[in-house]
Amino acid sequence: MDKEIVNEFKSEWKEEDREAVTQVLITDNIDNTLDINALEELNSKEIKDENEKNDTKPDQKNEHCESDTDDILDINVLQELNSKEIENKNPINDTKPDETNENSLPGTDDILDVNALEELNSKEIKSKNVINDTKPDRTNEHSLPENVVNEMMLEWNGETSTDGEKFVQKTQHTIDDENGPTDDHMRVLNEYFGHTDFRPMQWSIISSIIHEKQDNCSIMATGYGKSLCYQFPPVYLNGVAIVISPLISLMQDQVLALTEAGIPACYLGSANKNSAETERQIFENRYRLVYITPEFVDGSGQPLIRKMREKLKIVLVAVDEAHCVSFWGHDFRFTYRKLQVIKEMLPEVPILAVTATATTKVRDDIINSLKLITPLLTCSGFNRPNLYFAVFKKSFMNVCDDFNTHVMEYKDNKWTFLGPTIIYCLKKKEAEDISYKLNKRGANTLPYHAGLDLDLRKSTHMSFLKNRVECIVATIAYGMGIDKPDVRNVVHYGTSSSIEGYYQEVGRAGRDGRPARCVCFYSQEDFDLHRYLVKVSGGNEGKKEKQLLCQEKYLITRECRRNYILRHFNDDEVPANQPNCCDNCDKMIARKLNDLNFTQNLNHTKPNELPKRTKRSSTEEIYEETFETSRRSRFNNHILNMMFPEQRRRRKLVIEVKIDV
Ligand SMILES: Nc1ncnc2c1ncn2[C@@H]1O[C@H](COP(=O)(O)OP(=O)(O)OP(=O)(O)O)[C@@H](O)[C@H]1O
Repeated sequence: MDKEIVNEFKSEWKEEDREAVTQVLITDNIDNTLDINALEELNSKEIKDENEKNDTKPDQKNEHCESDTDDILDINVLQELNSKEIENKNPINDTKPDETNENSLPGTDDILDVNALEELNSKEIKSKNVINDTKPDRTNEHSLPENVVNEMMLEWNGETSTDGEKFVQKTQHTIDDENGPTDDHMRVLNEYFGHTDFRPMQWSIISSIIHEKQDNCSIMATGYGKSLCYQFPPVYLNGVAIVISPLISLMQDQVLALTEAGIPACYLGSANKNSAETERQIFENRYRLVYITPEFVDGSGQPLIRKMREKLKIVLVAVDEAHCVSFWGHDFRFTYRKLQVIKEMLPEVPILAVTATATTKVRDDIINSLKLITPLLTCSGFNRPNLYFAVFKKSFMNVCDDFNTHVMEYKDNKWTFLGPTIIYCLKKKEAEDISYKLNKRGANTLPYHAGLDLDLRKSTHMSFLKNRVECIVATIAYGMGIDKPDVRNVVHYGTSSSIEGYYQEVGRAGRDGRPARCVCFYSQEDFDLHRYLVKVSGGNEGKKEKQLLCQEKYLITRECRRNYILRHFNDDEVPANQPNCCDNCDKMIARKLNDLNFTQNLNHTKPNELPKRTKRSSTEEIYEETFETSRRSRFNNHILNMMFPEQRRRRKLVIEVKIDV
């Protein structure tokens, strides 16, 4: 063929190809990001934010403000500004008066306020034991295979900042017979902790601590079992572990559970009314675990830690909720930043930093800030395969209608949740209102927020743990440390201010490994409120705004929500458009089924024949079985749902039962 003709042919083909590609891209675009306007708006905001980024360098002065801001924003202002009462000061305040002055933080008080709010739920040893007895199904473990994790570890190493690089060792841990737990390890695990096996990451971490005294930075999904990683080494080695924990409630909870399990543990700080006696007992080597707050390390605790080094065998220092170290994390706490003093005081003791939510940037920051030396990096993966994600706009007709349509069932003449449920609201008053309204419709709920009496909060929490109440309507005061294994729904009525915060909150769902739903209802007003609070609270607006934008994008995205979250945490994505993943994947599957149906009808139908009614109804049946309704009737159904929510829910129940079978 003539060369010119070939070239012409080629260029024509290219043109066609380009057109086809453009078509695909446009279609994809429509599929994945239908709310283009909203996204564009977000992007332009992000560009603006990017410009502000330079202003967001962690400088100590700002960090102080930041700490204030965080706490006010997330805990008190959100919940309390609305009810205009800022009186909930914590009676159990771990901050020494001089420390408070030093920081001069309203935020410090706020942190502790939250502590107390949540804390006094503690002392539920029994329920904790029930939880400890729950053995999640190994097949459902929220973990990635070891080789994938190793790959991730290598990837991280590649991604670390220049500062971080010098600390990072390319460590590959595989559990083989030689390095695996011995009978003695298994005996201690079973005898003291009641578990029959280590989860893969747990053993890697524990092994590196007890055999190599290596520093660790571990990111484990919520409910994976971080506590065991720092509780096992001191028990096995008959030494002492110092655990730094952000909340007094968490410390009290763990100390009580450990004591019940026959592992001596204590906590120090102002919450301990008998600290002199406790200190005496510590030096009698009575305790395997000593819990302290970061404020204690920064203040009066240093001489004690030095003395412990001289007199006792300290085998580990664990920094729990280590993301609080990082300015880039969602819960930055200034005193965490000062924990680098530990490496100076105890250079030979391995440090284990653990958290459930940390991006690459945060991980780097943790490693650098705590001065970890060649730490072993481990990550269980952020994916929680048993969680289903869905997002809806608030309808504003009646909050109960939103819940009735999407998260409740009509059973035995009343509305009920499908399993234990936590509903998060932004304001205390809202928590009370919603609880009241739901109860009026026959549901069995209780409110929980910082404004309630401590005893009442404690009894509310106990009622939930014991399944005497099916749903807690709470502010985020009901958060960290809630380890009820069978929470089936975590509902947000009002969005969180960051992906990290949201993922931590939904982490309360499905800790037993069984399916659970994470549903978020949002409105523009939620963002307005968050933005307003960012503004009035000062501090680093750029960072806050960026976190809010990420959350906003999560809510409006048309792509797989699970993948959106995983990408946010630099985790490997999972195949999209799978069932039981998220509402967007369901929609995408439905669309594909519909298209398949249409194409099949075209292929099997002679040109002069109309598609057969029988054929069409059979595919619709499949569609209906899977997605409750056909796309065509979706709109009609929507109207009907609004008018007759009760009937619609009955129908859904039948279909869900069918699918389960
Ligand atoms: N090896 C194991 N085998 C069986 N169950 C385990 C094991 N390790 C931990 N668990 C259980 O997993 C549950 C969660 O553990 P833990 O409270 O340590 O989680 P976590 O990672 O700290 O979660 P979060 O960050 O959400 O608080 C607990 O009920 C615990 O008893």
